[in-house]
Amino acid sequence: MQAESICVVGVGYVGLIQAVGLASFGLAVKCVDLDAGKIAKLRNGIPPIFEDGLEDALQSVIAAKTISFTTDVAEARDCDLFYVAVGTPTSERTGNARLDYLEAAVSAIADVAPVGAVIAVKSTVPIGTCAALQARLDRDHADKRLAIVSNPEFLREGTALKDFFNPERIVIGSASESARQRVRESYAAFDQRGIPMILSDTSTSETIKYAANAFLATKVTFINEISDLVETVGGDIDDVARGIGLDSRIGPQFLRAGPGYGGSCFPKDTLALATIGRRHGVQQQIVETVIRINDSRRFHILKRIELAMGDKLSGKRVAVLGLAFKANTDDVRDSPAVDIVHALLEEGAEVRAFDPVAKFTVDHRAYQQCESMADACEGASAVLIATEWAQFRSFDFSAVEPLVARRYMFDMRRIVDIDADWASRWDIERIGSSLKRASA
Ligand SMILES: NC(=O)c1ccc[n+]([C@@H]2O[C@H](COP(=O)([O-])OP(=O)(O)OC[C@H]3O[C@@H](n4cnc5c(N)ncnc54)[C@H](O)[C@@H]3O)[C@@H](O)[C@H]2O)c1
Ligand SMILES: O=c1ccn([C@@H]2O[C@H](COP(=O)(O)OP(=O)(O)O[C@H]3O[C@H](CO)[C@@H](O)[C@H](O)[C@H]3O)[C@@H](O)[C@H]2O)c(=O)[nH]1
Repeated sequence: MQAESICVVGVGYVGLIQAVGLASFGLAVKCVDLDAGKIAKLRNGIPPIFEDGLEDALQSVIAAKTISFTTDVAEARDCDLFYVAVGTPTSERTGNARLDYLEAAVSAIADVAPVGAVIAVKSTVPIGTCAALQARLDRDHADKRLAIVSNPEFLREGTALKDFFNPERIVIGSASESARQRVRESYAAFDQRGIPMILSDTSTSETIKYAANAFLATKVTFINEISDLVETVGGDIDDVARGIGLDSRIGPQFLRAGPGYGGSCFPKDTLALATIGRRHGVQQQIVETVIRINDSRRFHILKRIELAMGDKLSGKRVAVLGLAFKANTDDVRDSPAVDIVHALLEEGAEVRAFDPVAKFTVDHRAYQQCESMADACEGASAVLIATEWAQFRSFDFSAVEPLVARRYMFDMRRIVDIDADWASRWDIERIGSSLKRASA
């Protein structure tokens, strides 16, 4: 057995970054995924996801022969450390995170893993999951003495590689000291740089992950509520955010007002935390309120658009710029932009959308994803900016003035330059500001 051989099971957004990152430290990494299409692409050096710098990083670890790809976990039987990064999506029935992919992956690993192997869970899982997995392994594979470790992931999509190489902390939870040390050893490059390592039990580690996401979601929701207040009482939400964020006890991050948080993590993880709290009879009232406020935010935005467009969206053409849940990713999971597209279609609007990277299809005759901003703006009575892509920030909208039916824009991300020359000819609505009418 090669002691340094590591396997990553599930190479989506988290697993692939973990695998490429560890391989770039010179560790031998085997990647396993059930999706044969994904594995075929990866073998050819093509990342199945859009992530800054990933293609180059992937190709260099392939060239260095420190990474390999397979659909068969049995090919990893010589590995002594398995990272599991399969999905844990929301259960429609309970609101909690689904564990069927994780349980299947851990069973498959346990069947092939050598004696004494360590299985580190990177997936975000309800508190108590790792302890339950350990109990199951102790019962079903007692002779193998396998150890479960909770090693939550904190990367953000769009900056995932950068986050991997510059973690602010690494959390390693386990009942087994030697298992914790095996995981820590794989992060030796970070240990040497003095990155804080939090060594704990599995419940603490699992709770850290949920508490971190819930806290950040709360921060975003807080600034969004203050932004609603500013819209009514006057003022500038960006200056308010700056004014509070300069207080080091508050900090400047996650204070950008917008259409509400989305993505594959915050909505799912806040809901799971609230469900876990209720299940244990310890209601997480702050988180529950945050979820409720965030859910209703999409309606609040739609109402403002309706009001500005004369209360009727039916038959009107709307350009939606941005589909991804945030800039620099192709991920549309729980994207506010996608929810707004659905809501507009339900109201009878015709939607022409554009995103530089993300693809979103909906089988509706009134929806079309366009190849350019100009194409999306053709005949539009409203231009909505739903994702903060840099190219929308710098775009000179005078180029689409001859194309649109009305020069009305709703900037949900507060990125356009309202002092630009073209902006003086548009009615511009922004989150956190009252309507700015065209001066001409
Ligand atoms: N996406 C993020 O930014 C992020 C960040 C931190 C934590 N997380 C958590 O990490 C986990 C993974 O998230 P993701 O976004 O990478 O998911 P993903 O859907 O992009 O990737 C999951 C991968 O696992 C594969 N898979 C499923 N079952 C498998 C099995 N039995 N064997 C092998 N492969 C299998 C799927 O084919 C898929 O490629 C989730 O729990 C999520 O909450 C995600
Ligand atoms: O000031 C802000 C910051 C974020 N958001 C929104 O909040 C959501 C989440 O953004 P972000 O955290 O940047 O994206 P994710 O890639 O989902 O990353 C979060 O979720 C991951 C999965 O758990 C964690 O690993 C990361 O630490 C955590 O930041 C998105 O809809 C953003 O548009 C705002 O509206 N305003």
